[in-house]
Amino acid sequence: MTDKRTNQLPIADTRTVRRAFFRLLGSEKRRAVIAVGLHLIAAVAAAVAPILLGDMLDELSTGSGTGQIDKLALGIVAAIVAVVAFTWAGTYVSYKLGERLSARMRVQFVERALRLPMPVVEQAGSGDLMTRSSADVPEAGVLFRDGLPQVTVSILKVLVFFGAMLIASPLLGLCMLVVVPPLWVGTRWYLKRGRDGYLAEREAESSIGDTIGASADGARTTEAYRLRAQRDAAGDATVAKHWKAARYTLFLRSVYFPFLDGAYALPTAAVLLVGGAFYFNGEVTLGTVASCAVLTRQIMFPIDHILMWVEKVQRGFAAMSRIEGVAEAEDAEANATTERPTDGTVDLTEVRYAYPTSPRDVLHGVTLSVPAGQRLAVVGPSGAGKSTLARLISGSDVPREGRAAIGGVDVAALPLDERRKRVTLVTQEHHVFTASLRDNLILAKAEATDDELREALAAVGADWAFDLPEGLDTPLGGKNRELDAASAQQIALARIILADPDVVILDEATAMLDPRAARDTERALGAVLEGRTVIAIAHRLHTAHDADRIAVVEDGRVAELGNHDELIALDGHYAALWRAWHGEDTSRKFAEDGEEAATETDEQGAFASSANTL
Ligand SMILES: Nc1ncnc2c1ncn2[C@@H]1O[C@H](COP(=O)(O)OP(=O)(O)OP(=O)(O)O)[C@@H](O)[C@H]1O
Repeated sequence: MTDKRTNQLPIADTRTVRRAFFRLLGSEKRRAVIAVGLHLIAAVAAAVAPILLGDMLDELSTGSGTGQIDKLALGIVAAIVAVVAFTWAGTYVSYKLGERLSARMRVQFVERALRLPMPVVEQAGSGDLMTRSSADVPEAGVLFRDGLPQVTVSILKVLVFFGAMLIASPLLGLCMLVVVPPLWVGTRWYLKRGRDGYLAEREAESSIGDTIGASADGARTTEAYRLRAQRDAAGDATVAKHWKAARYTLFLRSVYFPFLDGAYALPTAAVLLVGGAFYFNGEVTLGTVASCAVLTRQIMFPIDHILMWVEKVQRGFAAMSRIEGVAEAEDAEANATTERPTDGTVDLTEVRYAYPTSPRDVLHGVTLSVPAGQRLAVVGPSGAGKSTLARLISGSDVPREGRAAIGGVDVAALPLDERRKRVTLVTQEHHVFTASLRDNLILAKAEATDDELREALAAVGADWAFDLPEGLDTPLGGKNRELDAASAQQIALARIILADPDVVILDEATAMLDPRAARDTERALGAVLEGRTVIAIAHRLHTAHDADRIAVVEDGRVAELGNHDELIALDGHYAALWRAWHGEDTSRKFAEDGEEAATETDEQGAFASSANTL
């Protein structure tokens, strides 16, 4: 589920964010209480020093002996030592607390992001998720690591210092309140505008990420179709949007912070004025006025700290809204079914589907049943809806109408882990991660032993893996050892063996390989697919020939369904395609000789050229 207005991932509301914040804080209750306790002691000690200083002034003005002055001086030194010691201990505990909370939030975010349904990420654009993980997570991390300890300490100090002023002289203590109205008005003004301002800035950053990503991915197309000016314009538009949003938040800061500086001078001025008058009337001592004046200066540091943090805390909470929004997008998991598929039977019933970006249905009531263990080849012209069918059967997308089920259960309603166990979709894009061969394989089965990994590699004919210098520890991907397409494909197939799903969907899984490599891989596939239900979207017609049944999909409908011989006898689209590709005589020979006949032919080209006849 994406945000309808922005088409991005949802943004959690303030209440949800507050709840999430306190839930996270609650997970470290003991440390939080210890940190607050230590900082409280440090704040009390910090308030004691100016009070003792005032007492010392009074003692001096009354001409007391040095004994009393020495005691007060010793008290001040002890208070300062206590401030240093408890502040150090409190800071240590609270930073540790902040780090732990920040780490917990990161782990939670990664877990949620990995569970996001693919269509949700596709619709939102990967830039949105990237910005949330690369910008929002660190921003919220700052909130926990620095903001939370510093703001808590500052609040404690303000309360303790203000309490000390009230105890020293209630009237002078009340002078502190002159700072409240300007701070209240200024901060309200800032906060009211800040949340939306910072959210808009983040959204604009996401758009920049999306646009740059799209331009980089489509660089060749841009070159080929001379779309550079158009891509430049798209980039300029998103940068302009970000510039406008950043300027707005800069404007907010440039009004708010100078305003604060002016407000801070008010309490000290008030204490000196009122305190002076009271002193001359004999209502307060000089020491009390001095203590309160020092405290008004002292209290301004934590207040300033709090207000300085208002912006960062606000940014942190805005970032948390986006982080928690990922949990809302993932909500489908919460409603996952508890039913479990009985076997690998695939049933599509009256399935209709339209992509969210277009109102037009691309599947128009497809009904298809594949018994467990059977192999169905799906053929059809480009754009007929074959890949869309694959997405629905894998549960990556949900039909607009009708039902896509595995073993009698709606596949998209299964919890993600269960779905991954039951069905695997293999496309022509095989990603080799920058990690060891072992890490690349255990993605499919975290608890697999080295022997299991080797067996899986052997089963798919990945003999090269046994010659690697560091064996399963050999680093692959990135700047490490680069694998050719066929080897990458073998890793993908070995993952299927490890994941051991009931249903395997091959979406033109061998389309990017040259014909010989494709044949080798398809031979290896035999071991991989043994005993599973297989839906193979095929460009190469020998794949269709070998299947138990063939579905010809045309314009979002199943136009023909049967085995190779039945469809040839039907003399419809498939037969026409087969003749166009092979010729009558070869066809008969192929049927007799089995798979060997097609070895060297570029069947994909033949299919493409004949596709329109389907
Ligand atoms: N992400 C998408 N958003 C909008 N429309 C899409 C999307 N993906 C596919 N379509 C449209 O849906 C229709 C079916 O596409 P699909 O990819 O399922 O066909 P296909 O038979 O697999 O084609 P090909 O053999 O070229 O891969 C096409 O009209 C295509 O333009």
